[in-house]
Amino acid sequence: MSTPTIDKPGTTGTGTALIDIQNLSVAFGTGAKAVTAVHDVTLAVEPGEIYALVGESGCGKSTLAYSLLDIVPPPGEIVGGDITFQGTSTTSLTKQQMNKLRGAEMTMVFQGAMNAFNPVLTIGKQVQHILQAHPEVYKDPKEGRAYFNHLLELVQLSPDRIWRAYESQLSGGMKQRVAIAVALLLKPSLVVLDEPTTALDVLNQRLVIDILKDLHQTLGVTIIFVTHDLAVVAELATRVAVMYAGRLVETGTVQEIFTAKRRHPYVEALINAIPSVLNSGLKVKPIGGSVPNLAALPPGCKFAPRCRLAEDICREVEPPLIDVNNHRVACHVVNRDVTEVSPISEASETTADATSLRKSAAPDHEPNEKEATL
Ligand SMILES: Nc1ncnc2c1ncn2[C@@H]1O[C@H](COP(=O)(O)OP(=O)(O)OP(=O)(O)O)[C@@H](O)[C@H]1O
Repeated sequence: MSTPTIDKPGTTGTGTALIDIQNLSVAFGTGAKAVTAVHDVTLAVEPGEIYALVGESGCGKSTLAYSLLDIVPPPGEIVGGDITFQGTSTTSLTKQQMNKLRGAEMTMVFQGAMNAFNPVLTIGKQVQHILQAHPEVYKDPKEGRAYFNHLLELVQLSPDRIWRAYESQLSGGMKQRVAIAVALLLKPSLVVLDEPTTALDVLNQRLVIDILKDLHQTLGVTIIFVTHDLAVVAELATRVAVMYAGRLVETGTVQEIFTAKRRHPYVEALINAIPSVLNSGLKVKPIGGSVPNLAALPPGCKFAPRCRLAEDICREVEPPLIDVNNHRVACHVVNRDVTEVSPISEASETTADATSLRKSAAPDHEPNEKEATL
């Protein structure tokens, strides 16, 4: 077992991350009205992973995803930290260099394929425009068209019909699948999907999940997706980052998120709130309270006001992310077996010191009485 550490760098230890996010903070507005939608986030995604960003509405998932492509809408801006993509710091790229990277190497599919298409041009015409703009990918546009046809078949659509269609002739599910095919057209290394199943009916949700799994397997593309739905995470993701009030509260493999005994109470509550096969036979328990206003955050752990495990320290000191074998959890209570909590006056995310950890401690523990009742 490795020694627990406090929020070590985001790499998973191999140094081969496709995208490496270090201490990223993103704020909207300035001065007293500023809200920090993403706060000091450090995580890495390895090539070939399907990585889920999870949390309730307003937790900062989309803002984090947009930061990766440098498309945070104004007045939002990256105010701290760095993002490295394939070894290059994207925060130091010029607008032109970033534009080139975006589209060719990393692409995004927006929720409900929102604004993905020009309504007055056929899909085929729009694909032609993309191919003409990227001769570095396909010297012969016919090659690009053939690959697009192949992608349409992978997303279970008829190439000829889609080529001639206008956006208005596509159902929501079809539009989403065409948007996925277009996002893959230039053979990017990374595709980011914002809520890929949210706007769809149950049948189309199932289809899109199966298609994404298939595309991942067939093309080996790395996928990062944003969702509020842990049932989708369980089906699709290999690793997961759970966000709350702009912070990471837990990251780990899907297995750890769903089964580890050392688990953030927020994650526990999210799982208990899933009305799905994961929770079949169990009573669904909605999470009480609501996500805090980012402009008026409570001190200490931001989840403390809604947490049944909360103790005095939780209301006073922000808990550090504690890493044990790449499973990171930010909770004073569940980390008690792996850390000696520093005195309140000294502890904070920035002053927390790895030497304060009890080196011989086990990562997991039996749930205590309070956890068992959550
Ligand atoms: N365009 C914007 N202008 C001002 N503030 C914004 C803007 N977009 C996001 N925010 C702020 O950032 C917070 C996080 O928003 P974000 O969309 O990243 O959350 P989310 O977890 O993806 O939620 P959702 O699932 O509802 O999109 C919001 O609650 C809001 O305070």
